[in-house]
Amino acid sequence: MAFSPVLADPLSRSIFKKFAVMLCSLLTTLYFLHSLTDRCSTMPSPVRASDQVAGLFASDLHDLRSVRRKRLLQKWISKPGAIYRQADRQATRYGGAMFAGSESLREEHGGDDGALRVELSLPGSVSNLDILTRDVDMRTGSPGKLSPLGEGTKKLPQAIIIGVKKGGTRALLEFLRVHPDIRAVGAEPHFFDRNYDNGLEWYRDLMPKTLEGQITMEKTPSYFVTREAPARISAMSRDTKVIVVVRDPVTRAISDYTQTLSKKPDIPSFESLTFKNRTTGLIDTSWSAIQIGIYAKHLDNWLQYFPMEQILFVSGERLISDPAGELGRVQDFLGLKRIITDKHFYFNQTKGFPCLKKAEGSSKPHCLGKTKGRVHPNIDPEVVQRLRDFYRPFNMKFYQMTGRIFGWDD
Ligand SMILES: Nc1ncnc2c1ncn2[C@@H]1O[C@H](COP(=O)(O)OS(=O)(=O)O)[C@@H](OP(=O)(O)O)[C@H]1O
Repeated sequence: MAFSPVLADPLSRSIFKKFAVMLCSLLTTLYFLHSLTDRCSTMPSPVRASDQVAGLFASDLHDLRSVRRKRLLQKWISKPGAIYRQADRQATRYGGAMFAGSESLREEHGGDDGALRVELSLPGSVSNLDILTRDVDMRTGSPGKLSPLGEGTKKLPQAIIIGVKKGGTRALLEFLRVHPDIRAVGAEPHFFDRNYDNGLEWYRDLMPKTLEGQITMEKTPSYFVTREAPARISAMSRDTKVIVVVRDPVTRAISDYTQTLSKKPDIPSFESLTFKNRTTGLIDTSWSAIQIGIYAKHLDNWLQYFPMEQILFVSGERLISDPAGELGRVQDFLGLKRIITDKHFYFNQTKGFPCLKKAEGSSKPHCLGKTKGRVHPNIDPEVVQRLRDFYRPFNMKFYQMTGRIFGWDD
């Protein structure tokens, strides 16, 4: 071999040995480093975990229309802790109190049919989560705004939709949620009427997180007729802005009755419930469906605690015929930029109501659910006329107090 004479030299042999040792240790180090990198890549890191969750939502949740998946989701939501864990503790949820509170919404006085909003915040996968929340239909409302993880703080509401039951309160809240500076609880907290003993911290905890400049809102239509509500809201903050959606008290009463009838089909007819004594024609003002429509009386109670400038009256009729117009007034009242305009609405012929072209946080059109816009039973026209006569003086008083003619007696 050509090299043998060189290696035969003892000096060359020692150099060769040293070279061989160095090469060996270099190779060992390289092998060690390689194994370490490999091992690290198989270890779970926080970033990978959340990516996985985002991936899960992305791949699994785009098909949420399937009933099976909705059920699965319902299970997750009824066990908020589960989703909380799955999302590597990066999913936020409304407290258990919210869920407990929603039960009470099924009561007949509850107004809404238990709309419940679930909000999740995960970094990076807003659109997937939107699908998650938007398509959930289990007595839910539509989803809340998504904000980056942990951002903002829960605040007591600065504005509350206090009524009236069946006035169009859900439509107003859903439309307002399109505004980036409004964040709202979907379910009705019923804090100032039924849950006051739970305390303000309980109430605050129901609220979504808001960033600087965003307004926190809720709606509970029974507040308007709750004697204690104005004093209690004023005690929380004298600056609270209150909004009342009012609707012709006669159609409001029929709508209220229609809702009760849908849950208890055996109740007496509207006509018989209207009168204390049908022959004398004496109206039963103790029936809540009638009582709620005496707006002037209820407003009187609110005026003991709130100046007129802090109360906004929205016409339930105009909210249907000109939603953008009414929303413009509400945005002004809340001191917000008029972002919600007629571009946001379209009239859905099938539903017979205005709907959102794009629901908040979504690219899909959105109409209110089946419990909104029910078909009313036919009521004896004589009874309707009797009710019109009954409400007229109260309506006149109400127009006078609010400075707005709502046109119910034309
Ligand atoms: N855009 C749109 N879509 C559907 N429904 C609409 C809309 N705007 C107003 N309304 C009217 O809202 C009525 C229900 O009022 P509320 O949401 O205040 O009811 S509740 O008190 O919360 O149960 C509901 O009453 P009914 O028609 O008697 O079902 C509707 O007339």
